[in-house]
Amino acid sequence: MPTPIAATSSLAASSGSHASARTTYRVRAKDVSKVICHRLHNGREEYLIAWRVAGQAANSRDAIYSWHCIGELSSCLHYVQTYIEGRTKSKAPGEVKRSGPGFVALPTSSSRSSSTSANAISRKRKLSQFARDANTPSLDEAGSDVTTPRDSGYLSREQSVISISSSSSVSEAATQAIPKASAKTVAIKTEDQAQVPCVYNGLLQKKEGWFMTKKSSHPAVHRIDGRKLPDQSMIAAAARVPVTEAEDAIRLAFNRNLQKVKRTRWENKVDKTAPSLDFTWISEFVFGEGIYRPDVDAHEGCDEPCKANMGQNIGCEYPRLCTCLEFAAVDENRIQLNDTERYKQFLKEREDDGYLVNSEGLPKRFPYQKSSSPKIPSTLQKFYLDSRYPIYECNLNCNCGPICKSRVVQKGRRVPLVIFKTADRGWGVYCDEELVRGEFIDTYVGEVITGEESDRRVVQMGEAKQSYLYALDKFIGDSPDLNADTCYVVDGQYKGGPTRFINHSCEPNCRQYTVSYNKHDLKVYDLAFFAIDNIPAGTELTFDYQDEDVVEEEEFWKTKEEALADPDNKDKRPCQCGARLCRGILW
Ligand SMILES: C[S@@+](CC[C@H](N)C(=O)[O-])C[C@H]1O[C@@H](n2cnc3c(N)ncnc32)[C@H](O)[C@@H]1O
Repeated sequence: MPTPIAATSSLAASSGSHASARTTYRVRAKDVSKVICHRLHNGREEYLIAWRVAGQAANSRDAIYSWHCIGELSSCLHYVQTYIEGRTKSKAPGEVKRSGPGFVALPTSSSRSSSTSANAISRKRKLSQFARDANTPSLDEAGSDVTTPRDSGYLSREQSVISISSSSSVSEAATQAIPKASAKTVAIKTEDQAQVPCVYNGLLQKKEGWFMTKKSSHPAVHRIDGRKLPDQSMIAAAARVPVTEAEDAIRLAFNRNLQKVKRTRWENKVDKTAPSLDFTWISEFVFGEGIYRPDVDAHEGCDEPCKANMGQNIGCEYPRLCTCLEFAAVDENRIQLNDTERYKQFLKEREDDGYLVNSEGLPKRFPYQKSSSPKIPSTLQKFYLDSRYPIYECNLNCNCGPICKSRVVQKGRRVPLVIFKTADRGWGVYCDEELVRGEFIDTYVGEVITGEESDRRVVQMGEAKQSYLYALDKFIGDSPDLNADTCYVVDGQYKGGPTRFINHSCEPNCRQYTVSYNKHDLKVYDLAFFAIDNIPAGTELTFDYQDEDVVEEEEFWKTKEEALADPDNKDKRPCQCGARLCRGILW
């Protein structure tokens, strides 16, 4: 049974100690719909939350609202963060207009069907005045397990430094309601009539450390028309109140979450913000509903002659014989040189079979080579770096041992990454150590979802969603069942790793490659970032979201001019990569 909040506390007890007693209770994230406004109360920041009520919008007339200090919101700080970001955005001058439909998946994407962003979440605020529902029915429902309006809110606290009620009808309306109420609430009137009401349209309850609400039409319950929140006086007052306590708490919370991610730190030399708290750090794919993937035990490994201690005692060694190299890139130079007929036949077969061409007995290229630095286990071969050919690594069922040179990405990230705030493109990533060309950095992880679900998310979230979506479409064309609609998509926006923060550059220093451990699974593979240049420590890591090839400079300028002159590109998002050969358009 929920317990009332200090239902019998006296004013003296409630003005100070009551407030601190309340802070041991928190609001559950799942109960919050959104943060509406903030204010300074007793020298502390407080945030007005709209409670989530099934089937009722946050801005509906009877939604329940209550003010809370940051301690009480520690489980739902991401709502506070969204509110603060919304304020900053609405203040920012010359904001880039983002509009237009479309799904532009990141590298290796195919053209999924376009979808409109008409339903993108609206942050538009209602600016009308408070209005009290004068027809509040007089029901006595302040039972023993719920609080009276006084107890349920912060009515017991001292007058707010910026009193939103002073310029609104709420305080007046609330006190008008009180004479109709019970003796207990009448007594409250004399103590609190100058107070700002803190819970609207309902009552707060507490249970096992959490606050809960209960709808109420009790006449002493403060009423507010949620459709008119926040009103102009609230907005004006909030504009003068800092959000320092919230920002400190958000940064601490982000720090806490990031501690779970090895070799990763973050810094912000630009402002006081932290990356979104509405984010779950994961280290491997999370498979969504309707996604089926063979178990690792079912992966086909390599057979004889591969074994743990062959060749230089490091595993797979024989480019002609190792079956793990079945679909690896053929060493065309060597066949062309030694057997022109076989080479011709191979070219023809490849045209028909793509990456799955039968290359049995032909010399292959190992994806990795020993690096010149003792610190780096191995680097990606130039052929793979330049060609984007899929990389097949050995798996659990291969005969070779763990130090086989065909095991790099599967061992995970080795390099330390820093998430940092850029001046103009949100958060970015750099590496604390120097990277060498061909060095593996990390994979892109996220939720693996169906194409249908991905389209739904783009419609729901708007166009910016696209930059977090990767279509796993590398092998489209290699199987009759695999097409733009059936391939899966990785969504890294709310679940992911540090690479989700890597920004785009038209002259990038990294690139994403396909890495597979199960050569027969064309639908799920790793998206691995490798350095394509030597990258000094502290340099921002970037990749080309369109994964375009480098073109001659003359052609580049011509194409750019045409693209910028094209009216279809008028509303496209401008690229701010700052590269000399910037294409000017992000998507
Ligand atoms: C995958 S996220 C990268 C991380 C992002 N900066 C953040 O703070 O979450 C892609 C988003 O970053 C921004 N971005 C990345 N590269 C950019 C560029 N070259 N110019 C402008 N915005 C860029 C865009 O807002 C884009 O939607």
